[in-house]
Amino acid sequence: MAPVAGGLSESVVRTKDLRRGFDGRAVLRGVDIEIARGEFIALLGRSGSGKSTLLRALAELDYDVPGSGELDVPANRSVVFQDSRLLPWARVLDNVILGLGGPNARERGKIALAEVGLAGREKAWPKELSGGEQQRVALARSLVREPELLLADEPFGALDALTRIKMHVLLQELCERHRPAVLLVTHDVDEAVLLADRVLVLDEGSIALDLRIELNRPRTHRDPEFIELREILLTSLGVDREPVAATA
Ligand SMILES: Nc1ncnc2c1ncn2[C@@H]1O[C@H](COP(=O)(O)OP(=O)(O)OP(=O)(O)O)[C@@H](O)[C@H]1O
Repeated sequence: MAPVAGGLSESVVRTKDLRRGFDGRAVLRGVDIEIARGEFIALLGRSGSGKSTLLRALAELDYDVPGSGELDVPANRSVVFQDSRLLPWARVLDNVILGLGGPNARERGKIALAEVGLAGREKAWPKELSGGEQQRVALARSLVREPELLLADEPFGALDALTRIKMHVLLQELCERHRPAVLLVTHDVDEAVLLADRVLVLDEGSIALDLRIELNRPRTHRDPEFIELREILLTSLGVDREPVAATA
């Protein structure tokens, strides 16, 4: 975390000893994280490790979940989920600008749609769009608000492999332009190494690994350093893979 003039911190997210549980069962058992302004964090962890629980805590969507700890998040944040959560009865542009005030809302919404490659689709209904296009609308709806923090819970999890690759490129472009801090929950180790400045692994209710990814961009899966980082993360996730035995 880089200090700025006056000794203030540049962190936009800070948690200390964050705890959450359901029905007396602890899920988050003391999570300490800091996310710097504009930093891209990927959050990995086994299924059921509490990734979504942590994301929902940062989104302050978990008012009904018992817990404790310190939580400091910006009010100006937005959330993208695995499904686009568009309102089916509202046209695409109206979905993007829903709740957005100001005289230029429609203009800003159109610009956001153009940024995600959907210029000209303003009047379409959500059901007329593919799954990938609907997620583009969800990204436009988030970024038109210029959030300080973008929380994304497996946003590409339901997309086919090719669409997912395109969305990775798009998300990187959008983040370079808008510079939100990002917390991306994903199951996909390659997605994490491809996109993130730092990868966190959640295990047993706390951050078990905090791995900085210092590869130059654009990143490629074929880079030996990429492969090395992937292996470190897979090991941390408990994926033990036997080396492929030589057959000759
Ligand atoms: N509303 C809830 N009520 C009761 N238990 C819950 C609730 N939400 C989550 N849990 C439990 O908390 C644990 C963590 O769930 P969470 O969805 O955060 O994990 P996750 O790491 O995001 O999982 P996945 O990768 O499978 O999506 C799980 O055991 C889950 O069953």
